[in-house]
Amino acid sequence: MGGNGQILRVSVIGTGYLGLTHAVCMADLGHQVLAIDVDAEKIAKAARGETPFFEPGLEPLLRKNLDAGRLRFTDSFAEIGEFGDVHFICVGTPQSKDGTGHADLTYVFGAAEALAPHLNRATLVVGKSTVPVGTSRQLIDRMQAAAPAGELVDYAFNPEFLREGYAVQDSLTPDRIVFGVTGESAETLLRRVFDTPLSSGIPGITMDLETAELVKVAANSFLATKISFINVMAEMCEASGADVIKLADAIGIDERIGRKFLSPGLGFGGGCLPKDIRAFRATAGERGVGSLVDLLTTVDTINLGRRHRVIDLARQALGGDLSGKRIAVLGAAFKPNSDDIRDSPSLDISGRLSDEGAIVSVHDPVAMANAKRVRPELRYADSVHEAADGADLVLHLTEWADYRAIDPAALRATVANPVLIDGRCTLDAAAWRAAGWTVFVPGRPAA
Ligand SMILES: NC(=O)C1=CN([C@@H]2O[C@H](COP(=O)(O)OP(=O)(O)OC[C@H]3O[C@@H](n4cnc5c(N)ncnc54)[C@H](O)[C@@H]3O)[C@@H](O)[C@H]2O)C=CC1
Ligand SMILES: O=C(O)[C@H]1O[C@H](OP(=O)(O)OP(=O)(O)OC[C@H]2O[C@@H](n3ccc(=O)[nH]c3=O)[C@H](O)[C@@H]2O)[C@H](O)[C@@H](O)[C@@H]1O
Repeated sequence: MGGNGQILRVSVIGTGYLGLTHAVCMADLGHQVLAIDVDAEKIAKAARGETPFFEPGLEPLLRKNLDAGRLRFTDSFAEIGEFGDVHFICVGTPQSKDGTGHADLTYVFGAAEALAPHLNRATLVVGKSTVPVGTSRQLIDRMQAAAPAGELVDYAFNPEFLREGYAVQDSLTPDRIVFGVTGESAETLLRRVFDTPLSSGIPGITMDLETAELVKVAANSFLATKISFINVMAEMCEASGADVIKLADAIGIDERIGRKFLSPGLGFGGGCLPKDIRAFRATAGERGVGSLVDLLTTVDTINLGRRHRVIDLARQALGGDLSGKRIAVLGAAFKPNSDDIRDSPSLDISGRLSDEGAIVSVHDPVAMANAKRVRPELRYADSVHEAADGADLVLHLTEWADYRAIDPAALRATVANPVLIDGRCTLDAAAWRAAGWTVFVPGRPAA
């Protein structure tokens, strides 16, 4: 522990990608942590020291903190209410199914309602799930009305900025920690919770609840906009015979622009950026901020257009008709170093190709089990060579490091037709061409 090193009793509600990482990292900071989830299997697995999803570095840290006696799991909200000085709400806020793009807040309100009857003393409830601006105020009203010691329950919003694949490092050493509060006492307690990172110089920024809620969705919207910007530049490069990677390198050197999040290709997917920009657009529409609605609609449209562009390229490469054509797809996760397949561009494309009659064989180093569950109609291969066996076309759709290590000459001997579309612009196109492949890279010159 850094600073004054005070150990607090921290509860975490929801143990998905965010919550489990947060619980483990809170324990690693030295706090006593009790975590709960409504999914009994997840809790049982975590209590055995197994992470229910793939996240580099998380499982050893989970075991370390279980062994140290700093981390426990429960299925009892009564126990959680009794335990925590601070309760973090980390449940999902997926896109609602009503077609409006709004966030579905059922789980957040459900968690708050399950916790509230057990809050019998002064305590701080902290929202960490990404929510539309105004949600925290609604939660305060609901919790204060439902808790036996309602007037003693304080509420704060502490958005999370971790990236999957780097979740542990991003949680323990974030760029900044944002405290959305209504008063000094919540800020003081939160500064004690995060004493170690704050003492190491990580900025802690305090603001009102609404600004903190907006900071989170603004950050994700900016990242999404940056990706869509480089992807329209890829379209422009393609229309001009120019090279989007060289363009990204050259503009990215300017510190005001920065090279990060300027990787062109298939665009963004995952459990957060797509649903967060849609929820933000829906809120902006309700509040009459039409220009934000327009901006985010454009970002979303550009993004989804990238998937169609790869499908068009596949059709072109295969003579216009996909029916009966064998296509090997490299990658199923929405990005490398994760087994998360939520809104995965790769699986979306694979499904559409299969719908058009192609025989699609998918490979991924870690996301196969998740992919099979949501896309059982596709074929799955245990190795790149098995996926590519007899293929008419190879699509590189998630940029795992393993795929950069493929020997194109060896793979050429496996396929029926050596044609590659590098949807992520990260393979060494020259080396593949030298090995006899025809290579298409959206946004880069043909050869
Ligand atoms: N996945 C990520 O990298 C990040 C996620 N976020 C935000 O964090 C929130 C959670 O996201 P994920 O962890 O990805 O979702 P997830 O779907 O992996 O996890 C949500 C968990 O909440 C549990 N849950 C639902 N209702 C519950 C209840 N009443 N009581 C206890 N547990 C309950 C579910 O069973 C599930 O395990 C979302 O708002 C997301 O936008 C924010 C930053 C990073
Ligand atoms: O709110 C969240 O849940 C998180 O969403 C994103 O994190 P994550 O979804 O884990 O992954 P990113 O690394 O942001 O990638 C998102 C998508 O954008 C794509 N991407 C990313 C960068 C890029 O240059 N180009 C690009 O197409 C990735 O392939 C991936 O599909 C944000 O980066 C996190 O800061 C945030 O906390």
